[in-house]
Amino acid sequence: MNQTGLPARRTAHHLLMQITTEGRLMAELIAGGALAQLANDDRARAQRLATDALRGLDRADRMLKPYLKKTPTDHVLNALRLGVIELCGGEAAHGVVNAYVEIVARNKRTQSMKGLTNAVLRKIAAEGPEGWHKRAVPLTPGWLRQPLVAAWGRDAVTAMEAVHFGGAPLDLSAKTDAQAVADATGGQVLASGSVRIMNAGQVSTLAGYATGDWWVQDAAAAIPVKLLGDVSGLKVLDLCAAPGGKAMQLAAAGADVTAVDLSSRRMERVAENLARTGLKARTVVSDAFAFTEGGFDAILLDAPCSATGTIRRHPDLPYAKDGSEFGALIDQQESMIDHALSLLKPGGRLVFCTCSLLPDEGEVQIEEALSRHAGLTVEPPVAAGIDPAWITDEGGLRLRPDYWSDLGGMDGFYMAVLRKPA
Ligand SMILES: C[S@@+](CC[C@H](N)C(=O)[O-])C[C@H]1O[C@@H](n2cnc3c(N)ncnc32)[C@H](O)[C@@H]1O
Repeated sequence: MNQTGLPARRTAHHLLMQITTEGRLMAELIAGGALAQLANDDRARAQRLATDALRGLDRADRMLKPYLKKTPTDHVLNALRLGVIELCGGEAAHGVVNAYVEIVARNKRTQSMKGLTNAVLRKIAAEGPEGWHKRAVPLTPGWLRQPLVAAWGRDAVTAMEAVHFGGAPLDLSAKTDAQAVADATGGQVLASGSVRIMNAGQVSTLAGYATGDWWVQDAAAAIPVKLLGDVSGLKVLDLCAAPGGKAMQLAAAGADVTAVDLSSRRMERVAENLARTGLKARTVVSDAFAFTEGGFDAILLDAPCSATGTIRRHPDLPYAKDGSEFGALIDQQESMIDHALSLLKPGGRLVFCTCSLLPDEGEVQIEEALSRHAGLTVEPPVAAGIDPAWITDEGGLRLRPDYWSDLGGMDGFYMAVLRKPA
């Protein structure tokens, strides 16, 4: 690791700039090589810094406000935000202040702001972690907070924000024996059967990774497949399959799985995951709408969505997005439900799910599908660990980040089992 910390800090700053001003997602930036030039330790540090800054961004801005007469340019503001995160996280003031002053000074357009950066960060250092801890939990940006409050109420959104701020533990799905995986990894088996590890560290060093005894999958994300019950011997289509968490669950449960995904790059991940776990599925790179083979006993449609249920692990999302793409996703989900139903055999079941907190991508999709398709019914959601209070009026299952909050929460998800008339 570089002793000055400057390469990691500059990279964290660059990530923050691209996320907050260009609408890029962290995962996409990292996949595109944003961390590639760094040493291993610096990579982890840069990613951690940017992630912590995004989780605490609203609180960092509130700490900065009394020291700024007007909002500085994004380059300076993001340097100050990172400085606040580090100083309030207990890093030594001298190194932090110097590094962010340097980042501001290196840019021709902001070099005149280095004095202000220095002065503000010194004041933040004097206020210290006490000032940070006494401030309220960071609020979700307004464009998303507003529809969430409309859907779930202010108290629920406040509870979700507390869980978002806390980040996410690591959840695993076991290929066969969840208790054995928990014993080997120091995790605990949740009521739903997933294994949860607090403070897991590097995934690939956990026991059972190389032997493919488990795969990473949030506890909420593992429930849609469980709603299908015993799938052994059934012909099951996973219509949006990559990176393959649900396809592996289906294969491990003995289904004859066809996994379809539009993205060849993401489908490579499915192939790698299947190879590591020794599970089998037919993989097809195709647009779901161009896949027209029918006669499936069951179909899993984990449709592309806003991903607003995954903010615990992806705090960049509310800053990279503004909701403008969501209408197109909602229309696509509706068409995908209709297409999936056409590929089911009579009497077959479709599990529709999205990792979204927006009812338009969940409850409303099912209500509308029922009104479009005569004879279509919703099957009651049955699986271990489900609280009856999570079942919705139309018969689906609504999962929220603030459920199991004492254990670290869960992804926000919606799911429903539809049965096609026989
Ligand atoms: C929510 S992710 C699926 C996660 C996956 N089911 C799992 O459990 O690992 C949605 C997937 O839909 C794929 N996708 C997006 N548009 C698609 C389309 N028109 N046809 C097929 N797949 C599509 C994306 O490439 C992405 O991998």
